[in-house]
Amino acid sequence: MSCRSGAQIAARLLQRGRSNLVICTPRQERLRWHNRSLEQLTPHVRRSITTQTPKHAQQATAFREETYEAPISSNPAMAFPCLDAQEMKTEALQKRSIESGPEPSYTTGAHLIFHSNEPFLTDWGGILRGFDIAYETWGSLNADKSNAILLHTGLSASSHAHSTESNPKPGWWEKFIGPGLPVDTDKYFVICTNVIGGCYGSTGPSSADPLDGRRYATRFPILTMDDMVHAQAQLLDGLGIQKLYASVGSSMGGMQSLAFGVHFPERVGKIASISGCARSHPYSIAMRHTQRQALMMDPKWNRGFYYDSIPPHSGMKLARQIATVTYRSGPEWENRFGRRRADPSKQPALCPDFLIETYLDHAGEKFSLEYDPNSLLYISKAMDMFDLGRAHQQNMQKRRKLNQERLQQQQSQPVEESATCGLTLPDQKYEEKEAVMPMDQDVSTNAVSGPPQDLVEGMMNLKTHPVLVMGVASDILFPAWQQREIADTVRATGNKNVTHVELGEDVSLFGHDTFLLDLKHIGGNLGKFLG
Ligand SMILES: CC(=O)SCCNC(=O)CCNC(=O)[C@H](O)C(C)(C)COP(=O)(O)OP(=O)(O)OC[C@H]1O[C@@H](n2cnc3c(N)ncnc32)[C@H](O)[C@@H]1OP(=O)(O)O
Ligand SMILES: N[C@@H](CCO)C(=O)O
Repeated sequence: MSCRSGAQIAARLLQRGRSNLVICTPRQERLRWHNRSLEQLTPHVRRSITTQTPKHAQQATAFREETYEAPISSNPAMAFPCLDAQEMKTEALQKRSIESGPEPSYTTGAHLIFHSNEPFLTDWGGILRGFDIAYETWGSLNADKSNAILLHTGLSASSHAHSTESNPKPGWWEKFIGPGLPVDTDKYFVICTNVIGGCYGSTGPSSADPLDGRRYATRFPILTMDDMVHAQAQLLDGLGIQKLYASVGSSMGGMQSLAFGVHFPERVGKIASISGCARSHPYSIAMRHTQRQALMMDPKWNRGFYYDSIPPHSGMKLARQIATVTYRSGPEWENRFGRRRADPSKQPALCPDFLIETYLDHAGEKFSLEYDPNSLLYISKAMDMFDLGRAHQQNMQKRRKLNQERLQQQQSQPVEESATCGLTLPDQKYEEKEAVMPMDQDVSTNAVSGPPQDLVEGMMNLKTHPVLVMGVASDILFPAWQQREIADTVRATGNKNVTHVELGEDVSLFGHDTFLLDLKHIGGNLGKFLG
């Protein structure tokens, strides 16, 4: 086996069109054996061979020719354009890392910033030494500041719910907000924030830790939904708004909308939760877990410290594909794509082939560099931990109090040594338990009928607010039964002013994302409720 220069091998390959090759990559341990025609090599390798610029020659190091003939295979090796595309994207990002800095910038900067210098204690014992909340507003605040609506976002949204003068790009609820529209800016002053932990201008894992100026990455503390609404309450203080006309949110925003009412009942008039829940259930936790795992298993994630390198775009793409499966519905796809393939004239492929596969691939690809992977992990985890039950709330109140005391004693030191995650899997094999218990053990359930007593007690603060609960029958992530659970629970507190709307499959097959797409029904019912 003799080693030759890249140029010599390239010449031979081009002459013969086929060769048995061993390619020595810069890392010798990644020695790979190929028996392919030049056309079958991945674009990356092909380019390395055929484009002998000094840079490529350096990257490829050397190509060595095998001395023996390889066995002839029964069938040709398959092509994997989907993997080639990932490799090429990594390569392009690597170039960008060197030439124009690493991470993509997630924010346009066209938002307002509320800054707090006060230390912010997170529920699970972390600390932020000050924080920013990015927000945007539409409409005008009236003289007595009584017409404000706080709009809470889903997981991945920015504060850009509607276009503004400084950012004319359409927002994620462009058609829902405006003069005479369901969220009527002739009447209301609408505020939308990027949640704390996000990457669109609010303090999150991609922000710099003021202590050392380096990005927090996974030194960012675990967050909860309550942390997010507590930060929002500080923004309202900053704007001089004592009481909201309404708190409105969809998906994760629905969780926040309810949490805001539970924690600050005196600071809100009406509460609307669309496709939200009162606590996360195991199926939705499972779906988010798999997304987080897919992302964390991408070696580029590097335990969260990828900001000086390239983001884990393949893990993000995979995570978003799984997420998209939970955001829409099978019946929608049946109508839209059926069993059609992108190109039925071709052999079936292991890369995306059916239209539903190319659709998911596209959704994943589009998102893979749009959002900070660490923000996704933290916010998705906060959704998992969401629970408005009384036992959970009491536990968190105790924690908050302890953290506060620790902070006062130690003055701005990190409040809890165990705030870094040390959770390990137990050694013993899991034994199936008979009774199913929520996360907090001292929960009394009312198994006979009606909503769980623990939830009713936890949501008692909502007993006098007008509440709108809206859900969608085709939603598999925040299913219709969870919407009924919220409505039944709030009614069980004694509240006589609960409106529950369920959009059946005859109305929407868009699943969970209906709240982004169905202006007529989602918007219509919301507009009626807001008045
Ligand atoms: C409060 C919040 O949570 S806000 C967060 C909102 N933002 C997001 O969720 C961002 C991601 N966006 C989305 O998920 C969606 O675009 C939505 C929900 C906003 C809108 O959904 P829809 O209008 O139904 O778009 P849809 O899901 O059909 O996607 C259309 C795209 O898929 C492409 N597409 C459709 N079918 C296929 C297919 N078979 N193969 C490949 N691509 C396909 C279209 O060409 C289009 O591409 P483009 O977006 O690059 O123009
Ligand atoms: N498509 C929405 C759904 C979750 O709210 C998002 O990405 O945020």
